[in-house]
Order: sequence, then structure tokens, then C-alpha cells
Amino acid sequence: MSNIHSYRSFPAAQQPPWPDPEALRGVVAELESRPPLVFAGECDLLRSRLAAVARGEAFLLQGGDCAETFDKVGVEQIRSKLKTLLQMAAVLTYAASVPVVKVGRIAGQYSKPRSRDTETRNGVELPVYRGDSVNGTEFTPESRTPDPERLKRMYHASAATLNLVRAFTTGGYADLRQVHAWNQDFVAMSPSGKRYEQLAGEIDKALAFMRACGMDAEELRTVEFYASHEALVLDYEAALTRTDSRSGELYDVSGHMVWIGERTRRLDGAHVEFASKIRNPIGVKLGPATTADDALALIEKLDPGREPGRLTFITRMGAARVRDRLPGLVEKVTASGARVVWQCDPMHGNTFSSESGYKTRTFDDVLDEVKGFFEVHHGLGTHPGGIHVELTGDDVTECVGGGDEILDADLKDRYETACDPRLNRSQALDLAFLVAETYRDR
Ligand SMILES: O=C[C@H](O)[C@H](O)COP(=O)(O)O
Ligand SMILES: C=C(OP(=O)(O)O)C(=O)O
Repeated sequence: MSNIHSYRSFPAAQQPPWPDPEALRGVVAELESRPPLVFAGECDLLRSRLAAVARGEAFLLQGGDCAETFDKVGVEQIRSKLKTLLQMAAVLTYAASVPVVKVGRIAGQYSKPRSRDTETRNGVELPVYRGDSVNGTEFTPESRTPDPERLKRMYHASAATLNLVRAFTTGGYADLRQVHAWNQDFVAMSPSGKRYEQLAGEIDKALAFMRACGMDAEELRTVEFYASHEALVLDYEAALTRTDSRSGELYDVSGHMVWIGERTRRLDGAHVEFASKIRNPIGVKLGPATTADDALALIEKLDPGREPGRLTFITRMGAARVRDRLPGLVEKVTASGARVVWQCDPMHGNTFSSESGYKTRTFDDVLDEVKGFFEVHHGLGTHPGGIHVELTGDDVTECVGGGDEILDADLKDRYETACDPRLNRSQALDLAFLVAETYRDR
């Protein structure tokens, strides 16, 4: 049987400098005895859904917070994120006529890779914020010192979130007949909200037609929804890895799908080694410096059986480079016979500091990278399998642009992210409409 701790012999980037190894060991031992957050069978089902995406028969919508925080584990916050994804999925399913696989960056997205180890404010240097699983956002030595007890809080916050998500998605809230109810509050008055209302009316008519024909499918009442996060802090991920009693294989039961980030995808690094041992569907971020050989070597290590649905390449090239960098990768990977899911993350290659000093992204760049992604796949005859976005259900002002335009001067009003700027609900809907149109017109 595979040894889940083999990753310890490989260099691990971006691990928290825990000050007290003994305390960490105690936390890990406790987590090892905790129940799984997800089941192996659910991970297998997601892998089979992603296989359909890899074959060009479905579309993958993955989105949620850049960094979840413990103080936002509440009914309203979780419901509004879910609502955003349900609205986007309704737009995509109806306007592009494609089945949508829905995956949240949720119930575990608590750890962040960072560009620098420290942050300096007014001449004071402290460890950088690495996500609520590691330390706090407050700029004090106490808050910024990594504390392994936070890994336990991550487990409990993930469990509470997942519990609510399961209740919302199977208990009536996600029933397609609620399609209007998801479009309330601030978003209803935005241009994308109004457009959505029209589409919801059409869905209503289609449902009424189906009912009149005697079809009232059970499938419309609930939604299959999966949880994903970056598998960054390996002590946590390994502590939550269990052997599946059915197959004897290892699954990371902290989430259905986990991904490896751009900063930790070294072929000879600990994250890739860890992911190679588990059976969950795996995502890998690929930035503009990725070579075709890198991609092929990742396939060899993570998906040696070339199993559709096992591996998702999440490309995040930046709007300016996607048309130039993506074709070579897609061409060589396709020629190798691998059937990966190609997914576009239009957020992480388009970050910059605004004049007013906020880390932001322009909505036009986000759209342009998505368009470039579609153009490249269209040109090569391959399937543009999905999008991966940082978003929130709230009316935040973190990314500039969008139909309900946010200006640089507006960023200060509701800049609430703990790390990177997210699309608000109205921008997320705008994006869904664009993707649906582009997908349909392919
Ligand atoms: O979400 C992604 C990364 O954690 C983030 O972009 C890193 O941000 P930094 O460059 O501010 O460290
Ligand atoms: C850190 C992230 O992205 P990337 O690894 O692509 O920079 C992320 O998606 O949170």
C-alpha cells in the first residue's frame, strides 16, 4: 500500500514555520483520529463527472473565496456564496445547454501560499498572513505567529460549512424552481441581475412545459455539489488522509477535489509527491512559465494511467499571455494521449496594485483571459472544460470594472478579502453570461 508520508523526503515549499513542533505533533495526532469530512465514494463520483468534462460532454464551474476565514462561517455568508454559484450554473446550463459540474472553493480553503515570508508596515516586519489555518490577519506578533491549534479550527470550520452546504444543496434551497429566489437583494437591480431575471423566467417556462408533459424530475430538486481547496499545508492534508475500506486506496478526506498551486507544483516537490498517492481528483495550476515538458512530467507522475477525470490543468496565464502560452501546452498534452480537463483561472495571472494602493484585478482582463482560453481551444479543436474563479456572494468592491462598474476610487468602500480580490455577485453573473455565450457560439 502507498505510504502517505513519502512526501516528507521531498522539499516542501510554503509550509508554515510552526514554532513548536511538539504542539504540531499533538494536533496532527488528534486530526488523525477525527471522522472524514467527505467520503471516498463521493470523490470517485466527482472523478467520473470530471471524466465527462475531459471528454467534452460537460463544463466545470469552480469558484469561491480566495481565502475562507473562521469569522465568516455563518449561514448568510455560506448561503450567498452558494447562491452565486447556483445562479452562474443556471446561466451556463440554460444558455450554453451544457451539464455543469459544480465545485466550490469552500469548506477547506483556509491556507494561502505567499510571495514573501514577511510583511512590513511602518518599519515593523512580521510574518506574512498565510491563511486562517496558520495565523491571523491582524498585524501583531501574537496574531502572525503560526499556531497549529488553528488546524483544528480549520477542520471544524470545514465540517460546519460542509454540513450547511449539504443541507442547502439537498434540502430544497437548490431546487431549480427556486431560480428566482436566488436573485434577490442588491444583485437584482444590477444589469446582470436583470438579465438573469429574464433567463430565470425562461427556465420557469421550460419547467412548466416539462411538468405539463408529465416530467417532474427528481434531479431538479437537488444539486450535486463538491468541495475543493488547495492542498497546501501537508501536515493537515496527510492527517486527513484515510484508507478506503472498499479498495484499500488512499483518499484525502478533507475535500472532494484538491489542487496544487503554481508555487508548489515542482515535480520533485512534496506537494506533487503527496498528490500522487491519493485517489481524489487533482488540480494543478499552470502559470505562464510552464513548459510542455513540465505538463507532460506532471501527467506522468499524477496520472500515469491517463484516466479521464483524474487530472485538471488549471491554466492561469494572464490575459496578455494566454493566447501565446496556452497553445503549445494544449497541443503537446493532447498529442501525448492524456485526457485532462482544461480549466481557465482568469484571476491569478491578472493581479496588480491599483493607483489607490489596493491589490486588484480588472474585470476586462478577467473576461479577456477567458476569451483567449476559448479561442485557443477553438483553434485546436480541444474542449475548453471550465472556469476557476475567486468570487463572493457579497456586494464587495475588490475587482474594478463590470456591468455595475466599480472604479479604483470605489475599492476602499468594501474591500473585505483576507488575501486576493474576488468578483462580487454581479460581476460573477456577468462572467457566467459571457462564458455561456462563448461556449454556445463555439
Ligand atoms: O491567492 C493566491 C496567492 O496566495 C496570492 O496571490 C499571493 O499573494 P501575494 O503575492 O500577496 O503573497
Ligand atoms: C494561490 C492560488 O493560485 P495560484 O497557485 O494559481 O497562484 C489560489 O488559487 O488561491
